[in-house]
Amino acid sequence: MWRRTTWLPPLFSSSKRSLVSQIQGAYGLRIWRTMSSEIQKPEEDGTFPRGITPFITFVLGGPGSGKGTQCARIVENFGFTHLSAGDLLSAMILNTIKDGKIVPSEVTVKLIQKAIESSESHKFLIDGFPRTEENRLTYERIIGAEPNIVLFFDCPPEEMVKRVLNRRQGRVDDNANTVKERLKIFRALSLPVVNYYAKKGKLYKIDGTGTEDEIFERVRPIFAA
Ligand SMILES: Nc1ncnc2c1ncn2[C@@H]1O[C@H](COP(=O)(O)OP(=O)(O)OP(=O)(O)O)[C@@H](O)[C@H]1O
Ligand SMILES: O=c1ccn([C@@H]2O[C@H](COP(=O)(O)O)[C@@H](O)[C@H]2O)c(=O)[nH]1
Ligand SMILES: [Mg+2]
Repeated sequence: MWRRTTWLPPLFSSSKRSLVSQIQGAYGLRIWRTMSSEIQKPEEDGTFPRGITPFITFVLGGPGSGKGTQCARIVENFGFTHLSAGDLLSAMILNTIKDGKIVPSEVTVKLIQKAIESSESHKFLIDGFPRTEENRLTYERIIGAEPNIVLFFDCPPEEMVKRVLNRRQGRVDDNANTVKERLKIFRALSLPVVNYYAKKGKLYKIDGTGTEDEIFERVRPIFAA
């Protein structure tokens, strides 16, 4: 089982700049390179067709750890655009989701890429992705960039199971069997991704226990800095 801690400061080894200036730098100084409306591949440095390098936050955590709930707060308070990988996929791959399995990386990355390209926004929360090292590598290969930061909601499994089984939003994967499978996959395949970003100094590990308000007060300083 993974260790639960309270709020940990990020390990921003690569930069001492504030998050606000990183967000501004991510898209403020770019010029439009094309006026074409065609979908094009991002350039090697992660620049998207509109000539903008978006500010990307990956939001990770086990099933029911509160990713979607906290993303809604971040959107409300800091104007991000929320892209839930699970929601983007759910219409397409219902059977895979019903079994708690992971959809092929190229499918997910291309959906995310399309959603970013067709948005006017410059800063995105990508909720529930990457789920595996292979997801992560595929994103890097196709998008040509890493996320700016990564949030990880750390929550004990028994609490996650309780929340999922109480969710009652009609999700096909909110049942005892699928949640067991999702937790297994999360431990085996998703935690290595969390550890990768911790080593890179990009990870903000947030204690995902307590009330929604208490958790958001741990999130707020990350974006308000
Ligand atoms: N701090 C909290 N305390 C109690 N319940 C919570 C808390 N945060 C969220 N919930 C509830 O728990 C359920 C799961 O939360 P949420 O959908 O945000 O999790 P998630 O990480 O996005 O899960 P999934 O990976 O399954 O999409 C929801 O019903 C939500 O209202
Ligand atoms: O990158 C991803 C994200 C999600 N999935 C599938 O969707 C469900 C639900 O995702 P949530 O983020 O928990 O809403 C997940 O269990 C996977 O089956 C995926 O394959 N790849
Ligand atoms: Mg969710």
